[in-house]
Amino acid sequence: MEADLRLESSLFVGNKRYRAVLTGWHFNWTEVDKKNRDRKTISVPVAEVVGVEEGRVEILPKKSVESTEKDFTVFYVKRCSSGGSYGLLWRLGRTQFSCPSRVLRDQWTKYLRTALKTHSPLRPLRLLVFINPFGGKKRGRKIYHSLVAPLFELAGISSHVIVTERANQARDHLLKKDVTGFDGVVCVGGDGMFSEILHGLIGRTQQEAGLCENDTAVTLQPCPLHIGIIPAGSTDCVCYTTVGVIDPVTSALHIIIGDSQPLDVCSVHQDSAPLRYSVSLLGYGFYGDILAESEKHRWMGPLRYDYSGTLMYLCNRSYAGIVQYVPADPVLSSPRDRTRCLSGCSVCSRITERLIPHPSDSGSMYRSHNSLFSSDSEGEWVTVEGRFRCVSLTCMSSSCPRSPLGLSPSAHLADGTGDLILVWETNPLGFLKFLYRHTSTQDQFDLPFVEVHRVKAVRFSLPCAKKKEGYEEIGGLNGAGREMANEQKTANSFLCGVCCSKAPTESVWNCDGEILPVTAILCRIHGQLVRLYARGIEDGAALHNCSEENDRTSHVDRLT
Ligand SMILES: Nc1ncnc2c1ncn2[C@@H]1O[C@H](COP(=O)(O)OP(=O)(O)OP(=O)(O)O)[C@@H](O)[C@H]1O
Repeated sequence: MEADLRLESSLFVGNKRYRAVLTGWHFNWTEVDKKNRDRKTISVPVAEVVGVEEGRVEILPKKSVESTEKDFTVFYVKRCSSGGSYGLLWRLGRTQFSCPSRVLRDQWTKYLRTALKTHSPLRPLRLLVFINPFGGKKRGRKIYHSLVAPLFELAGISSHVIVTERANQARDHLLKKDVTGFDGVVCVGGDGMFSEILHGLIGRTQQEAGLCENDTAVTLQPCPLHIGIIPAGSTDCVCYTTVGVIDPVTSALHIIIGDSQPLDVCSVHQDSAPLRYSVSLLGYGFYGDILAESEKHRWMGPLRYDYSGTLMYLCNRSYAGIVQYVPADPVLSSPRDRTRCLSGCSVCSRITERLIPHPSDSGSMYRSHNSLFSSDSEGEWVTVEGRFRCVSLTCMSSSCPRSPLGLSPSAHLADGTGDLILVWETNPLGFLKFLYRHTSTQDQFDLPFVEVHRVKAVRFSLPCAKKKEGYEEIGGLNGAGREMANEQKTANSFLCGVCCSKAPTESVWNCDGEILPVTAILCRIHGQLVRLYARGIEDGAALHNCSEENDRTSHVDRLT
């Protein structure tokens, strides 16, 4: 019955008359001129209405309320071009309506609020918020209190805020404390803070389900609580890849309207070391070395990544390794099909249907995952070995402002697969070309020393000493690195003196910004294990109402 909710009347905005219509799903207002002709219409999906207030109300940059009898104010999502970024900025649109009578005003506010409840079932009412006061430029607290909290208040969301006092406090809280009554968890910080929340929530969910996370054959339970990310770190890659912009107001609005974006997660199993989870980058070689080097220069702040990146590039190291992987179904998608995983992605939606576990469904992805780790499935594993400049695995495109298309531009957020990128030993110029292509639209995989595979699981181990020597002779047993091996050696010995007298024989794994304590690992991708308050990157074509009334957005821009 409520889906048929409909109200129509004349309303005024300033001194202009409008015909306003609320159907179940949309709230439209059309300017009517003196001759009763319809002029332009503004249409807002009810699901994107942020709040409805009696009187003439302003929220940002400061709350002000003028209590009037016949007015009401509607706040809603308004899209704007983000300039440089791939996605769209969301801003708080605001329109103040005047009614001919108080009765009509009360009817409008009542109908709009009822429509909101009916059409946005996933809107959070209670949130647990963790703020890292030291993330990025140390502006987490200010960002939350000046830009996010007023929006949550307007939307009627109550939040319990914890400003962290130490690393891993948020993770431990989620693992040990009662979180009953919360609809979601919000982190105000960077990728490291997100990773804490991810570990805490996945761990808690498995504990509650009585499952052993370390068992590689176990199908992990998806987390019931959503995660919201308010970007306030020095690296906000997960936010950028799932929203398309790094902007606290945009992220807050996605949380408020209860957007829901499933996300694949990679579990990283290491003998004798704790289980880790990764969503954005699991990298051995170049990316591991950068992280290890940058840890020595934390005093430099975010600049340490540039410094360490340059140094590690100059060192031109490569490492021997054995990589094994289980390929994903190539019919569904490929890392080189030049598609982009955007909001409403059809590849991810197809997988969503297959991921819903049905006890009788022999074709479900859960079932096929389990079979991966039984002894009779060894035949599915493909093995490559040799010397690699880097080995990377990512569950998403892992884009960021510097690399708007990311590590793997056609990777999907929620298709139950990851992209394995193998960069064989090569000369410094070749590797520079590979790195440079991440900043442009050129295909970084179209190089003779690069391979990319869409996979469901990966194993990595070190070869025995004798095999390693063999790789040194020929530059790798597989791939295109061989012919470059001799010229390579000269370059290596010249450049490595920049940072160390002798190149190390092993690198480390960079697991979403954390160094893993071991090199031999087994990784498995879990389809749609968590859900974010996001909707994936919106196509720029969705920009429909941003040229309207941009007046209210300028002060928000200044604050962000
Ligand atoms: N109060 C705290 N004191 C010290 N460290 C903290 C605190 N709260 C969280 N952390 C840790 O700080 C690390 C970095 O946080 P975050 O990701 O928010 O910022 P960042 O600037 O993007 O990080 P990075 O230094 O990794 O680039 C996280 O791994 C988190 O565990």
